[in-house]
Amino acid sequence: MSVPAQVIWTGLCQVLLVVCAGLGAVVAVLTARLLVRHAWFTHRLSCFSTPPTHSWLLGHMGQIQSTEEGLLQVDELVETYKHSCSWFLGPFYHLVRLFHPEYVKPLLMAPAGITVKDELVYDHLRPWLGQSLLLSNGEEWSRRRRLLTPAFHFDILKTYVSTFNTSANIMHDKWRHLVAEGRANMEMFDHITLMTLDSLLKCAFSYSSNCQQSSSEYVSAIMELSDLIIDRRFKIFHHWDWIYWKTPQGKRFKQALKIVHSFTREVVQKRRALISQQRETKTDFSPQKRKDFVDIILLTKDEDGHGLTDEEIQAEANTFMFAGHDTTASAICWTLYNLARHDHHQEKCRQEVMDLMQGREEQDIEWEDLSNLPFTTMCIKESLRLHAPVQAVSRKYTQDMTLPGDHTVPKGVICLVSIYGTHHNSAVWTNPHEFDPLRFDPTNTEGRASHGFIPFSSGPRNCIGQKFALAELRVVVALTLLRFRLTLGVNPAHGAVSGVRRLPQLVMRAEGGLWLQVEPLIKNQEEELQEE
Ligand code: HEM
Repeated sequence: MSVPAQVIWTGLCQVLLVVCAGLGAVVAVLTARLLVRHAWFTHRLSCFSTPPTHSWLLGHMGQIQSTEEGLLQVDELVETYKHSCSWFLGPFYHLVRLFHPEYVKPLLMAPAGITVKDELVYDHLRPWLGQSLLLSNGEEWSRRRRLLTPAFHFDILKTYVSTFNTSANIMHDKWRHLVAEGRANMEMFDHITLMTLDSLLKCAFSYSSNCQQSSSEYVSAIMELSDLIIDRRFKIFHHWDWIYWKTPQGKRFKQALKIVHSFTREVVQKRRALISQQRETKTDFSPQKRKDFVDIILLTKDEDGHGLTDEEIQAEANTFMFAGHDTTASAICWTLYNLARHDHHQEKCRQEVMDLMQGREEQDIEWEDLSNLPFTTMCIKESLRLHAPVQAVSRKYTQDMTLPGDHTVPKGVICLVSIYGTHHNSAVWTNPHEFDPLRFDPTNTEGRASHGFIPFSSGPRNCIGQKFALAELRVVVALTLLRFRLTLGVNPAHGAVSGVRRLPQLVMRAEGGLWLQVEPLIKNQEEELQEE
């Protein structure tokens, strides 16, 4: 006997009603929980001043801008609130923004065991970097940091200096050719990012990509990933994986990931196989080969005799490539820009380098030279202050954190430590927006707040690569000034020398690029030979 259609229809409607009521109840419970949580955090954060919001619910959503105006907004916050303020992005994220050394210090110096890298800033890096040093927490982080620290020992860094020289030489040759073709106006980030990638690939994997001379699939994939991470950060709906992986950007991300991951996997596996073979046959196939980063971490062992697995090594190698190339490139670009703007400082640095190199046949900067470039180093530090490559780091804590002036950051709240804000705080720096390398003259640093200058962050989770970066910076800046005079260039999009608009992305960049005019100081050998 067949059931009448009306009965089926009524039954379906009832089921639908129950499902809708169930869903409605779940949404209501979740919304109520979100609002209670919002009210709780708003109450707990009332000890911090809150800048005006769009609405009680949306808060400061949409107010953080990754532009010149965004940086001017931070300047305003620093001027108005002096040390910190609270901020919230809808009922979802509650933040404390900090920009004074005394407030930043207890947070950055807190034990790693209670410090957590938050999801808002770092989660999108996970598919690329995995559970690596940059992203891990607690015991796992401690073990990795212990195992990786030897890779940045002075004895190892020393051996990288010749690579920095070689990579800079390749770039300078390119510049000479471009000048000879009448293209002396150059965009610095294009050139310098390729150069830092070139040298990092040689130091990490002993891999000569030739990426400065011809295109490299791996290098293009790294650049693509960096761009896509930024794009994702500013599209709120792309924060959910299930949406992101279906978008064209998500698909491009996956494609680039495949290239980058298979490259590192292959390097690590081949190197591991070589080491096993050497052990078995008790031979060293390449006794002359300098140890690169992968060699060192393949051999490193903790106190129990355990090393890192292949997967862990790949994650660390990917992290070094990510954390090391853009940051160092940004620091070099802005140092050259600041010296182009201040010719007398540029001349003084050049004189210092020329004095150092006097009477030498080879134009190489050696490891021992690095400590004999005091004024150049002061200019580099001042540039790291004025144009810090990383503008902020962000943390959460597993317990309430006490700050000066009876301020408490409740556990679980995101702390956005503004490196940019701290470096531009007039409570620490006189005329903070001026480029004045003499601030870093040892006679002027006495009495300065210990956490006023934090380009590499500070405390247990500071930058493991800072000595590597400072060595590369000094080599590249010194060689560049020895060979070229730099003046402000013309952004072709504007057609005249005009003010640079800063672009705070993953690292500090410039809108439309950073253009400098490059003038060779000595004739290159080719020209000399032709003249003879
Ligand atoms: C001028 C260049 C550089 C700057 C300004 C810089 C800045 C920073 C900052 C601010 C942090 C803290 C990030 C955070 O807490 O979220 C950091 C961490 C880190 N940096 Fe750098 N960095 C530079 C170069 C490098 C280089 C060359 C490498 C590697 C070759 C590197 C590897 C790392 C790693 C692995 C971490 C995570 C450390 C940890 O959590 O234990 N960095 N860097």
